Formats: sequence, C-alpha cells, structure tokens
Amino acid sequence: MTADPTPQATAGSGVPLLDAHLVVDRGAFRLDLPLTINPGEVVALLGPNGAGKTTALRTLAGLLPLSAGHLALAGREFDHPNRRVWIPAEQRPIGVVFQDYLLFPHLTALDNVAFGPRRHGLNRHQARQRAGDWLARMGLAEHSRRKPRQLSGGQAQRVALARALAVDPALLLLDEPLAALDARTRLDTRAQLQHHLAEHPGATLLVTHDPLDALVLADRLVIIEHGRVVQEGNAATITAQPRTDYVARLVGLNLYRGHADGYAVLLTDGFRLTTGDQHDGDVFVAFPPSAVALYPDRPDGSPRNTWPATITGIQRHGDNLRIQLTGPIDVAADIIPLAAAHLHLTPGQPVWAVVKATETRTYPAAPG
Ligand SMILES: Nc1ncnc2c1ncn2[C@@H]1O[C@H](COP(=O)(O)OP(=O)(O)OP(=O)(O)O)[C@@H](O)[C@H]1O
Repeated sequence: MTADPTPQATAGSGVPLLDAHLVVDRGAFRLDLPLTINPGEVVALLGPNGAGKTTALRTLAGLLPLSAGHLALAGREFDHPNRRVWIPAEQRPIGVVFQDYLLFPHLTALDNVAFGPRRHGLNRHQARQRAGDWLARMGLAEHSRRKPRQLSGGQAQRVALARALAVDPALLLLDEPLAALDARTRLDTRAQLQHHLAEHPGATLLVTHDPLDALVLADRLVIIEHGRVVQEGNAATITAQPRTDYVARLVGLNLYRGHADGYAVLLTDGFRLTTGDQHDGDVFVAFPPSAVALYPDRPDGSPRNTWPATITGIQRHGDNLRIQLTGPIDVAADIIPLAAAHLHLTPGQPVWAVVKATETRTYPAAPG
C-alpha cells in the first residue's frame, strides 16, 4: 500500500505531514504559496478566479512540476527542482476528489473504489474487500454493483471519496467537492464529508469557492489572491477581521481602510467614520450589511455616521434584500422586504444611510 499517513516521526510530534513551498511560473503568473498541513488537519484553500488554486492542486497531485520551492509528504520529498527530485502522480500517496467525480463509467462502484488499492499492490480479492469496507462506511453497501450512471450525484460523490480514501492517502485533495450537487444534496453530503474528514488521519486540502464549505469543513483557511497568501487563520479570526475586499465579501462584511485617531477614522477616500472603539494609526473598519439602516430623508438628530447614498443594485439575500449603494463610500445594506417595499427602493434612488458607531469593528491594518 502507500506510505503510512502518520508515521512515527510525524504523528503527534507537531511536524507537518505536508511541508511545501509551491512556486510555479505559468506565463506571467507566479504562484508562491508556502503550505503546511498537520496530520488530521483540514485546510481550505480559497481565492477568486485565477488566484492559483488549481495550479496549487495540480502541483500537489503531481500533474504539474514546481518551478522552485519544495514539496514533502510524511518526511519524503516528492518535488524539489533544486535537487532534481520529481515523483510522478501515480507514485504519490495522494487521493483526489474532483468536482465532477471522474468515476470510470464502465466500472461498478465497487471496482471504481478497488482501482486505487489494486494499483497500490493489493490483489484483486483484497482490493475488492477493502473497497467493500469503504463503501459500507459511506453507507453505500447496497449500491456497490451499480455503475456511476445509476447513482445520484450525492452517491457518486461518496463513491469518489471512498475511492480517494481507500489508498490511505497521506494527503487528500478535494477540488470543489460539492459544487456539482443541488442545494439539498449538498447539505447532506457536506455533513457526511465533515464526518469522514474528522476520521481521516492524513492531511486534507479542500479547494473551494464556497465560504460555507470552508467554514464548516476546515480547521484553517488559507486565502490566496494573485498567487500569494493574503490571509490565513481559523474561521473565527478571518470572519472577525478580514484584510482584503475579497475576504470581506466572502464573509459578508463592509470593509474600509483608513487612519484612526481615537474614535475617528479618516478613510483612504477622505470619508470620516466614527467607530465604537479607539485606535491610533492605520486600521481596517468593518461592519455587517445588517448594521446599515436606510431612510428616505435625512434622519432627525443625525447620528454621526450618516451620509447620502444612491442605490445601484438590489438582490435577494436569504430572507432579506441586499442593497448595494454608492456615495462617499460604497456599502452593502441588508433590509427586510417589508422595509424595502415601504421605502419604494429602486436602483438610482437617493437615500440616507446610517451606521451606529457601536456596530463597527476596528482593528490594526498591520497584521498582528
Ligand atoms: N496552461 C497555462 N498557461 C499559462 N497560464 C496559465 C495556464 N493555466 C492557468 N494559467 C494562469 O494561471 C493563473 C492561475 O490559474 P488557476 O487556474 O490556478 O486559478 P484558480 O484559482 O484555480 O482559478 P478558478 O477559480 O477560476 O479555477 C491564471 O492567471 C491563469 O490564467
């Protein structure tokens, strides 16, 4: 079989199972991503289109060589251009689950799962036994003789996960594993995936566009933009203190950068916000769309953070409406449909926006 995912040198010693610095040049684009993952840890890799997620995944899987840097798993080097080390995909202790499953259409679910263990040296009987065990763990025992086209999307995705896990991979790669599923199946499959990932002793890297998948499934989030890490941490830290516009949108916050002098923050575009806590120096100010109230006329008493704005867009957002506004600052506001109807909100309409200082969050711009 493959390398033991948790060898003595790695398990419990705080030594990462995956130890990599992925440097890849593709034309004008450069990926430069330090990445370590501990045994049993699930890391989500997030980023906008073109950030380099697929490139990272392909280098780890052995489908694309590094230009520089290194990639070691369980203490063994798999790619190290300076040392002329390159181990091809089929010899890496890695399991991959793709968004569209990529099951062999002509093989049964059982033989799809048995394929990996067979390739890693088990005989036909042992490989099928192992595959049967994995399908049973996934709750698919009675579907083992079916071909992929006879399975639902959620079932096929579980077969793909069983196939990836059946080789005891030191590294499990999940590429948008829930993206092809409908909303209901996605919910169930996400819960099952969470359960199986918790039991996986190896390292897991989840590549996703979906912040919910990342927040539910991952222990740690690594966010890349233009091939570089812009933010890294657990869900609580990242949702509380986003550091780029992309991350702020991901976690659903309005985010601004400026210079704080006590409770006043002068934003980079010249607008002044009053905040709930005191700071000095360069800061981020964040507040949720639900903290923004809209009025047809300038409100009485004029709370401090009040400004005229124009509606540029209206979308459904859960049970609410998300209103995009432009003005001295661009902002998103969430309001209930009844309020929207009462205000007769339409794109192009001028309104007054209000944010209470106590609903804002301020934190230093220099990473602490
Ligand atoms: N074969 C290639 N040759 C040259 N450049 C490439 C090639 N494939 C991808 N790129 C470039 O590499 C960059 C990263 O692409 P990549 O597919 O890794 O991003 P991604 O984060 O996976 O994006 P998406 O979310 O859209 O899948 C992009 O700028 C892309 O144009």
